[in-house]
Amino acid sequence: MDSLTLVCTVSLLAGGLYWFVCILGSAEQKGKHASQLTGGSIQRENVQDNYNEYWSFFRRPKEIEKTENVPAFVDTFYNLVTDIYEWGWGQSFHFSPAIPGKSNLESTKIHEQMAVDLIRVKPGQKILDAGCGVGGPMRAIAAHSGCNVVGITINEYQVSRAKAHNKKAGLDGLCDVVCGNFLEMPFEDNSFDGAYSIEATCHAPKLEDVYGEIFRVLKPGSMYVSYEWVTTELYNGEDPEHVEVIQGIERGDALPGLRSYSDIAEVAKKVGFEVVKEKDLAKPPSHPWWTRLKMGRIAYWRNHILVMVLETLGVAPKGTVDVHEMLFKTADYLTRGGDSGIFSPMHMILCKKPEKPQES
Ligand SMILES: C=C(CC[C@@H](C)[C@H]1CC[C@H]2C3=CC[C@H]4[C@H](C)[C@@H](O)CC[C@]4(C)[C@H]3CC[C@]12C)C(C)C
Ligand SMILES: C[S@@+](CC[C@H](N)C(=O)[O-])C[C@H]1O[C@@H](n2cnc3c(N)ncnc32)[C@H](O)[C@@H]1O
Repeated sequence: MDSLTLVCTVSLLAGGLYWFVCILGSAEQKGKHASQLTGGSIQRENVQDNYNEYWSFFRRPKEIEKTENVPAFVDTFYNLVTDIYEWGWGQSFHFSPAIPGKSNLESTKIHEQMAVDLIRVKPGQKILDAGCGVGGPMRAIAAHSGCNVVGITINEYQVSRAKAHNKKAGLDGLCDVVCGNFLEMPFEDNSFDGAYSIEATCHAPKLEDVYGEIFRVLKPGSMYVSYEWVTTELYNGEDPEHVEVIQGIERGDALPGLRSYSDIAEVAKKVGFEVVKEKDLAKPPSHPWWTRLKMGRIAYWRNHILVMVLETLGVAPKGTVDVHEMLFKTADYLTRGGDSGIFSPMHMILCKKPEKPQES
């Protein structure tokens, strides 16, 4: 056996073992949540059921148009993908511009730290992470700023993962996580010194609903920054290729409909924010955020074979292959969106809640 084959075999086995531990360790918690949603019993078939439920939303497009159905649709999506995201990407569920000479992990951290630097908060202050995932950004931001971070996610399973990671990192004193809907947050008015959201508000059916809630919970004079998923000025709704790419991104990422970059500041102003700065962080001189996706292709194939073997053996639940295939296709749409410049996952907007209420 040559050394390349040996390395491949060992990494395949190590990956498989990790997957095994990951699925076994998390299935109970995820099963509980899925059963709460469906009212059914805890079963190993949840992945297949959730996958079918996820796609059924697209067979009934009117259902996603109904604002009240979107959080359940997003929740179902994250029950499906959270383990695979962590396994194949890490604890931060977002993109960042590539930085020459820096690893993916370092570039990710720099992108996260920039968010908290922008909102000018001080150690000990309380800030909100709207749509926190399993808390990769929250931990980097708490460690960097010394702030107390409260994260909110719609997905119960992510809450348990985030709490476990916070404890393991020794950051549970600074980081807290709440399960809830960022369209109606369980927080007091004027109770946060700052807020950020990283690639999360794109899941909101109406941006004004989530921006309005963030505005409500912020103290007057404090700041909010968001990295938004948008179509850029290069997007042409008459071009079938563009439409295919954007629809592919929406379907593979549980989005009720991507917004144009030109809508973001308008919505922020509408809910009462002053817009301090707006910039697409994907534009040159930034290096492409999508090279990481392109470079991962060999790993995706390896993962695909692994997932197929594990599902056949009954180690991974039925439906895991379907979910992995969906992500595989999504990676291609995202890459095409990045390459063509019609899509950006990092349109940054920095806002301030005015010191005094604005007169109407
Ligand atoms: C902000 C959102 C998520 C952004 C990214 C974190 C994820 C988007 C697509 C995901 C992936 C695609 C391909 C997967 C691959 C086939 C698998 O083998 C390993 C995991 C992937 C690389 C996976 C990782 C996370 C993404 C890059 C959205 C949802 C708003
Ligand atoms: C792509 S992930 C990004 C997570 C995190 N910001 C990060 O970068 O790692 C999007 C997050 O938004 C959350 N989310 C989406 N819709 C939500 C809603 N209505 N209420 C609360 N959280 C929501 C998801 O549960 C998920 O945690």
